[in-house]
Amino acid sequence: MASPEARTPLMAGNWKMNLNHLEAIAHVQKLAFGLSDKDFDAVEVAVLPPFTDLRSVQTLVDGDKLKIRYGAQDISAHDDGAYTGEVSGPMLAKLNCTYVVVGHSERRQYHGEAEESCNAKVKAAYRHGLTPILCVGEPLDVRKAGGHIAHTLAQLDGALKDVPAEHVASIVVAYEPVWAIGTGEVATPENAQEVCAAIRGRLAELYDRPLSEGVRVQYGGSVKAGNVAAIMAQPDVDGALVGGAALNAEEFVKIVRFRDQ
Ligand SMILES: O=C(CO)COP(=O)(O)O
Repeated sequence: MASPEARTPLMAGNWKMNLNHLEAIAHVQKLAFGLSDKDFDAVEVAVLPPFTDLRSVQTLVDGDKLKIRYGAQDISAHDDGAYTGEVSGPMLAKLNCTYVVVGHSERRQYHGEAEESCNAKVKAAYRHGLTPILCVGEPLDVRKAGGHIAHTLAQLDGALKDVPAEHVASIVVAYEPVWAIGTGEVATPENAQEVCAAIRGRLAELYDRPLSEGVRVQYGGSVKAGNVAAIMAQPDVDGALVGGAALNAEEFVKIVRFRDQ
């Protein structure tokens, strides 16, 4: 059975709608300059830029043989066709993306994405060899009413409906409580651990324990260099999905080096 030590931490920077393709190149160059082989041995590092940056990031990563991985912030549920404005799995796969975010709370909030759409997007990602970073997490009113675990697990169940174990074995689940996103209000390490452990427990119920022990569960929501170490010290937290703090290369390097903070 995979132990927590066997799960390589994943530090992923979700840039949201920030940094154009020229800024993206400068930013990834700074990350590459700031990080060493030792960092990449200990931690997997990924950036999740806007779609328009991906080709530039790919060219830089390939050309300089960087160990930084990259991915997209969304994926169409469809593989091609008349879906104006969408970007397909085959397009992302062609750009050698490793990851794709599915079900970020901002997509749920502003684009009405719910379980069915997240489920279709998870399946679309796997059809094309992309690893979903599936985001789940409760809004403030649900947390205040004590329903955070039920809410988060229902999102997990919905997104994984009919997704086979061979796929889910590689998924990344990001617990991102909505009240902690971009608010500066970080969940306590205990809050993060409680829900990340519940997610792992549900994966064991839906699939099996060895699978659940191998899946990486990230925490996201106001992560910065100053709070990342305490969150990463929790046994069921295997990385962070970082928004605002990932836009500053020096800060993100420090987050990757959470063991030194
Ligand atoms: O939404 C997030 C990452 O996906 C978190 O954003 P912040 O780190 O800015 O709170």
